[in-house]
Amino acid sequence: MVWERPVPLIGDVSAASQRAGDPAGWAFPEPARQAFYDVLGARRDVRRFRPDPVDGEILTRVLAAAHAAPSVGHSQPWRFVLVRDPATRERAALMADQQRLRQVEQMDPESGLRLLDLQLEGIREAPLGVVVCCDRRAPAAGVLGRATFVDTDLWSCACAIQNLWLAARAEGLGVGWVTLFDPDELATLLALPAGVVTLGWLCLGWPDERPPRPGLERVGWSRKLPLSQVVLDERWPADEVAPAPPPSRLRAPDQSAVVAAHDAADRLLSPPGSLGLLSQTTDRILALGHTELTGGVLVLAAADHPVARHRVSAYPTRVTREVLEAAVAGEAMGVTAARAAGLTVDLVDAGVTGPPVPGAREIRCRDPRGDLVGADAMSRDDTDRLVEAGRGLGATAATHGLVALGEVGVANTTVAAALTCALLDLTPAAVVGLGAGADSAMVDRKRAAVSAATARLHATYGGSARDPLTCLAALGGPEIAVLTGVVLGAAERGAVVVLDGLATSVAALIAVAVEPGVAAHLVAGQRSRELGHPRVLTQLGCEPLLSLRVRAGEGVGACLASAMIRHALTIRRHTARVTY
Ligand SMILES: O=C(O)c1ccc[n+]([C@@H]2O[C@H](COP(=O)([O-])O)[C@@H](O)[C@H]2O)c1
Ligand SMILES: Cc1cc2nc[nH]c2cc1C
Repeated sequence: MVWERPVPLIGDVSAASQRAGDPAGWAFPEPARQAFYDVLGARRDVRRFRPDPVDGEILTRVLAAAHAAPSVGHSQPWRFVLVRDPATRERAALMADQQRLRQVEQMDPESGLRLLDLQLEGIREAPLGVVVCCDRRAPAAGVLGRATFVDTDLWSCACAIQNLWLAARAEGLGVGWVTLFDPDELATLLALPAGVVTLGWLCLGWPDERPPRPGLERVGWSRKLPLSQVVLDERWPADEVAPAPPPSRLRAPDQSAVVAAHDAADRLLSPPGSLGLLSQTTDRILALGHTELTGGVLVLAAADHPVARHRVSAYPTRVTREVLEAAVAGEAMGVTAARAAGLTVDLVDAGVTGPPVPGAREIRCRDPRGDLVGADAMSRDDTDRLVEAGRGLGATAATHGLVALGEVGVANTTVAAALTCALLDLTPAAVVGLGAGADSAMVDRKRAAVSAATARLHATYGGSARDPLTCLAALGGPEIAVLTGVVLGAAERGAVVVLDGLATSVAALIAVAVEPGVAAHLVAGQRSRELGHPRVLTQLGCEPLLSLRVRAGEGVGACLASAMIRHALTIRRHTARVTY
């Protein structure tokens, strides 16, 4: 069958083939482009104004241009107070004069004289004052994009000012932006409520000067920097800052592959992105070069932990051995989940109490191990060896295409919590969870152990406590060290790495700290029930595919998610394509 591409009645009507065939096809015709650059180049800060009124229609066009500005999370936080009343303008001008004199007092004499020379009569002269306000009363966390950069609402208002300024210039109007105010004083003048701030006063009117060059440049205040001085290549120049961390040895996914994956998704007989997070995940996997993932492997690493002696787990350490033995017998939950998902398993004894578990790969520490609270979990030598051994495992596992991670280790939620606190600078209360079934008293003991362990880390290592491998040796467990290596090795070979619960995600967190390029290879299989897990996933930039309150460990969540990922790739391969 040949399917016609359904063209949406709303939104973007362009087709992927159109965009691929003519990437620059969104451009305006040449005269419009030139006109735009002409306006940009001729915009000036105008200080002298004619008293003539500005026609209402022109003013509306200019204000509409301001209102067309981009805003964070589409919040449109700007408000424009139009001040025409000469008495208000006079009071504002007086406030600016007072500020000017105060600033002159702070300056060296020459700069002070230049400031006094500057023409600041615009507030009185221009027929209109536009006071641009920002309504900051919406909580930052509720605005998309503002939770992280809380001032983006102010930047949005600055964008509105720029739009207004350019539109005014195109209309032949002059704009002067005056910020010589005490912001609170200006806010009081205009009766702004608490939480609404101003970005200053725009004088707007027909200009009584037509400056060909920026005014401050003309009077020798400063000069325009050459473009080459403000455009930097890749990073800040090395001679100005401490040496940057080495660039990632991993290649980022090829940009054209990322675009091709999106384009291919657009060709499906389904609205773009209709599978939500699964669409995004398959796009990322396709960009890594995997069109199908027929095979895959669950790497399941097990170890016990001396911190268990602080009574931080509801279960005795021998359970770790029992689960690994059950895994060898093909009956542990993680192994059955792997089988159901079509994955093979690679079992690792990274330090189970007692002799090596027959049938599991032995990758163990040689030096004595500590309980985190009184001594390092592992020596640095052992840590490096386990990570390297894991790296080799990961590289081999990568040949299967998909690498799912699993772990078993009584007390390892305490270990993983300690690492999370140290790596993300979080408090134990924000991270320590119930593990395999703690009660309140046990949660208190876990918090105390994590608190003591992180305090010891800082006391022992000072500034290098931030180093991920130092943290891993001091607070980590051997199965986490092996899995850190697995993530590195698998990602270096281009595999998709599917995470399970807290401990596997912490291993990925350390791998990313060692090698940032790893991040592109990670898929969060699930959000586990463990308290600190979402924080780790957020730091990894990974949205979990499943949220089922799973806390089985052993890679169960990763296997469930792996099956779903493979379904999604199958759906993607077999769904009808549309023609253009
Ligand atoms: O995957 C998780 O986030 C997760 C959450 C709670 C418990 N676990 C499993 O339970 C064990 C650790 O729990 P605990 O209470 O002994 O620290 C370990 O074997 C994990 O596989 C795993
Ligand atoms: C029984 C049991 C099985 C597990 N599998 C992973 N962690 C586990 C913890 C317990 C207690």
